Amino acid sequence: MVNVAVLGARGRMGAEAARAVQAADKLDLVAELDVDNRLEELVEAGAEVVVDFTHPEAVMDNLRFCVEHGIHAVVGTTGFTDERLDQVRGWLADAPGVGVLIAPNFSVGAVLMMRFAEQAARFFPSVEVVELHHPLKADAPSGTAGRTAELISAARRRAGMGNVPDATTQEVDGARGARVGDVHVHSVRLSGLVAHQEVLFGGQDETLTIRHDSLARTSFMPGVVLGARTVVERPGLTVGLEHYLDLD
Ligand SMILES: NC(=O)C1=CN([C@@H]2O[C@H](COP(=O)(O)OP(=O)(O)OC[C@H]3O[C@@H](n4cnc5c(N)ncnc54)[C@H](O)[C@@H]3O)[C@@H](O)[C@H]2O)C=CC1
Ligand SMILES: O=C(O)C1=N[C@H](C(=O)O)C[C@H](O)C1
Repeated sequence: MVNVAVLGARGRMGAEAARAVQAADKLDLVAELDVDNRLEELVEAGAEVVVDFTHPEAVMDNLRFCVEHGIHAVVGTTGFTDERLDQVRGWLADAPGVGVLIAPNFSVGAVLMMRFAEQAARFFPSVEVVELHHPLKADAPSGTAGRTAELISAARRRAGMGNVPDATTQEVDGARGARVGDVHVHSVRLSGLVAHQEVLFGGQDETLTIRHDSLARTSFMPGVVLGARTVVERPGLTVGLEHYLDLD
């Protein structure tokens, strides 16, 4: 059995993750903590793995505490920049046995959507990403959209592609979305939605749209459970659930 604690357990994802851990074989839910709790309670509960679904402003302190106390971490919270990832690598250098998985999206379908988009990128001069989420989401663009755009940009660079075609010279602020690398990313916030994304590619007289829909937060749970079971065997920093899915 692996002792698992959930941070952000009163939130939308944390509550779902606690239920999933409780129902999973070989995982034991030992603590459900939220903003009013002390991080020391993780140690008191004997947590070996922490699942973090909190807030971009809270996650770095949580992660640092876990690494310093030899607790593996499965992190779904978004807001990770290259600088933040480097900081985590620095902490892990002093804790060589500890594993950290940071995954912008735990849904297997979303991971495949990102992989397919990365594969398609070099064949299409035009690309845009549209992500659509519930209106209670704190960050825009979503972590998934940011990661998708980075993967596409890197694939375009490797293929020696130039800028995406775009004649816009006059623009109302924000009309062309945010730019992540080469890619314009558009964020929709709409009641009734959970988490959705379209990657639109355009070439000569054809388009390709890759769309993924998370229709409920249970869609993320097989990935969270896989993460909690696997992270104890994967020391160091892993970014993206694809590395636990044996995709290649
Ligand atoms: N990687 C993935 O597959 C997914 C990631 N997310 C990300 O997870 C994060 C949380 O999303 P939701 O659950 O929708 O948000 P939420 O607002 O429903 O829940 C966040 C919870 O964290 C708690 N919290 C805040 N600071 C804390 C701290 N310092 N210590 C302990 N608890 C703290 C809040 O009180 C709240 O209960 C967001 O960054 C979101 O983008 C959401 C869905 C899927
Ligand atoms: O906040 C959410 O809901 C989600 N956040 C993650 C993200 O920012 O990519 C994953 C998923 O899109 C749901």
